[in-house]
Amino acid sequence: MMQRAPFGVRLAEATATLGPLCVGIDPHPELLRAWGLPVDPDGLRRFARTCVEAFAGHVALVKPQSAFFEEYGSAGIQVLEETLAAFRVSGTLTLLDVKRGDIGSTMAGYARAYLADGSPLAADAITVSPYLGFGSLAPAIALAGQTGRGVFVLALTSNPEGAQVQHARDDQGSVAGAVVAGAREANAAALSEGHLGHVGLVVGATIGSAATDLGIDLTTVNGPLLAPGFGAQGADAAAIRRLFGAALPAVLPSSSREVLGAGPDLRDLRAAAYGAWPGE
Ligand SMILES: O=c1ccn([C@@H]2O[C@H](COP(=O)(O)O)[C@@H](O)[C@H]2O)c(=O)[nH]1
Repeated sequence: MMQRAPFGVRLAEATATLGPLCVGIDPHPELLRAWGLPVDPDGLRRFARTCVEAFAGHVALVKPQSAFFEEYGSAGIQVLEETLAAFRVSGTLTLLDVKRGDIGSTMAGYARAYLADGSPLAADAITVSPYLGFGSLAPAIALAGQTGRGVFVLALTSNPEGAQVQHARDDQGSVAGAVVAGAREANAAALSEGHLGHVGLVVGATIGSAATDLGIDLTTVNGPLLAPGFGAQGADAAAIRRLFGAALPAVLPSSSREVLGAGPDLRDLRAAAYGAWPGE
């Protein structure tokens, strides 16, 4: 197994140099058309290569959205593999947004697919879904820890429908609160070693006061907080500052369509990424 520094350490180094913005690579068919590309595997490949050229070495983290590659079948998966490999070579961190979650024994297979050294689809981190129980994610959390990779667990998602499940409560607290507690526990060892843990959370930039209303303290997670919903879904930098408060240093604002809409010119794409997050 390749010796790699823990994901939290690698992420902190990358964001200290290049800033916290995560650029989402979402090759929507409409974006391919807007870039003058055909909506087929060739157009997908040209779109993805442009993203690699534009962002590799210029942002800390990119988040390819698996759905927009999967829709082309094996040809799209091949482009996804090439894209992950190109970012890997460049040293830019990849967070594959694939939202996997299953019973533990199957989760182990997903973990090997995305988090094992040498896997064609290996990313630096993936998104995972805790709705088969936080404990079902154990194989992914364990393999990510062993290989210097990370997972981002869906806690409070940016879509309005998420509240139906995530805000549900009983006398023990809310569903989202239990997810946050699971991440905090998984990151405890990293906290004692003095670095950020490898179990991040997805907390949508659009959720307003939901975390506070549910009594959730995001400052104690000791893991990265991915904030999608920034940009095209309506949340701005002020909304992110209000929502996260003292937890802001751990936040990765994530924007896809708003940045990609500036393409296909490389300088325009980079300018959109540089300008997206105004800083502290
Ligand atoms: O709560 C979530 C979790 C994931 N996403 C993903 O992020 C991007 C958002 O794209 P934009 O174009 O910036 O709206 C997309 O891939 C989603 O699947 C999210 O939006 N919310």
